Amino acid sequence: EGPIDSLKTPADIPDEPSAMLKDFEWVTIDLEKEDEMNQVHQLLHDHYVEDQDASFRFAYTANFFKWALQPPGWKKEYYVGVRVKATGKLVAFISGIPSLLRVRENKVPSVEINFLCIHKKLRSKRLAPVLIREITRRVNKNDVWQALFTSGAVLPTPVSTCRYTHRPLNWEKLYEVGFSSLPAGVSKSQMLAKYVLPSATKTPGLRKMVPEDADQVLDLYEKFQKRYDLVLEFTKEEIIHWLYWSDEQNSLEDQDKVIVTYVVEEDGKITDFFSFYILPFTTLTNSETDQLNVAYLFYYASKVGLGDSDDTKLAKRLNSLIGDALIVAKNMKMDVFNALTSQDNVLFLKDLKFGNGDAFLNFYLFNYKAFPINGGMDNETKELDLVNKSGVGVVML
Ligand SMILES: Cc1c(C(=O)c2nccn2C)oc2cccc(OCCCNCc3cccnc3)c12
Repeated sequence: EGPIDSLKTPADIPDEPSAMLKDFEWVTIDLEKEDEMNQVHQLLHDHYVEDQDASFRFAYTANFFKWALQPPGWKKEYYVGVRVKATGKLVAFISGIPSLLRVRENKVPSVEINFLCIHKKLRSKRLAPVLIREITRRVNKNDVWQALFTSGAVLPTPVSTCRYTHRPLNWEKLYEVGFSSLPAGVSKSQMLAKYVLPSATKTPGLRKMVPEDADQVLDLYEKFQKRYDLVLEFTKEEIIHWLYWSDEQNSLEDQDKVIVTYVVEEDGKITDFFSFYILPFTTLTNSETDQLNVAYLFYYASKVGLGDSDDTKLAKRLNSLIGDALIVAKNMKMDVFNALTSQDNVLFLKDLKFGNGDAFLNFYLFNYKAFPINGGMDNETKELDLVNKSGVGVVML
């Protein structure tokens, strides 16, 4: 396992971007400029589609981008855009954020590549490889040679593949927008009864995370992530950014929030935490509601999972913890709670009534050879794999 390309230095890398299509030009997006942030937001809002039948599109907010794209250590040159020379219109974008990856026992300085988006009218012009080559050039100039990215597309050799799963919180709305269907012989009231949740959480000591918790949360995160083979290592500043973000978020309406983290405090000690991020969908089908509120399971950890305790105790603890996460999300008006088969999720997905989605997320390492890592599903049957579970600890947005 290790780097594939021969070792190079930044001096070996061209100073100039590679050739760009005629009438278009490379730009570096300045996310701190309101109008440039809005142009990125608009491009992805109109041209970034995640689901196959294109009936949903991500409803990005500027707050989501501030959180997702400006973590501690962000670099301006890693926000690459392509504009129309004549009009200045932004027609393509790709971004990278510096990360310290651990692949099994190796620490790999890298970048996470995300939000590759090309205007619909510029598709199939082979622009994606050109964007990837340009951001690679800029990253190599900073003496970083590896990258992590995810995609629904199957490209040469994913290091792992996980399955989408969904836990309905507002089944009525999911049915109305055409995301959930009514199984034959089952009534709507039976579906509502299946997904009903209590309004109060049940874990004693559960409360919202505050920045003062960061030291204990980071310590718990680091110890718990030792369970996995593909992991992001965070500094204290990073864990605060990813799990708490900022005080200003607290003044936002629940469904305008971006990241929600709860901790369990017992006798002054933090024994567990869970988090989820919020990224709504615009519904493109002609339904009355135009927005679907979606929560995505993010990082979690429990003292129960440290040491070599058997999975039975951890499964019980996670069912209780993530069961509370569902309740918190529902009380914040989320309509569906999404999770992958990564981390230790297979220990609770079934009991908490997550249904298997029909999409998969492939994890790729750029310029790094690694043996395959379990994705929490059986590669033949695509069913949950409760024996091997998953070695994927990283949650890519
Ligand atoms: C996307 C997504 C969906 C849906 O498409 C979906 N849920 C309800 C209705 N729909 C159509 O369901 C999931 C389940 C697990 C993980 C997921 O995504 C994992 C993260 C994938 N990247 C999302 C992302 C993040 C940042 C920028 N763009 C996209 C998803």
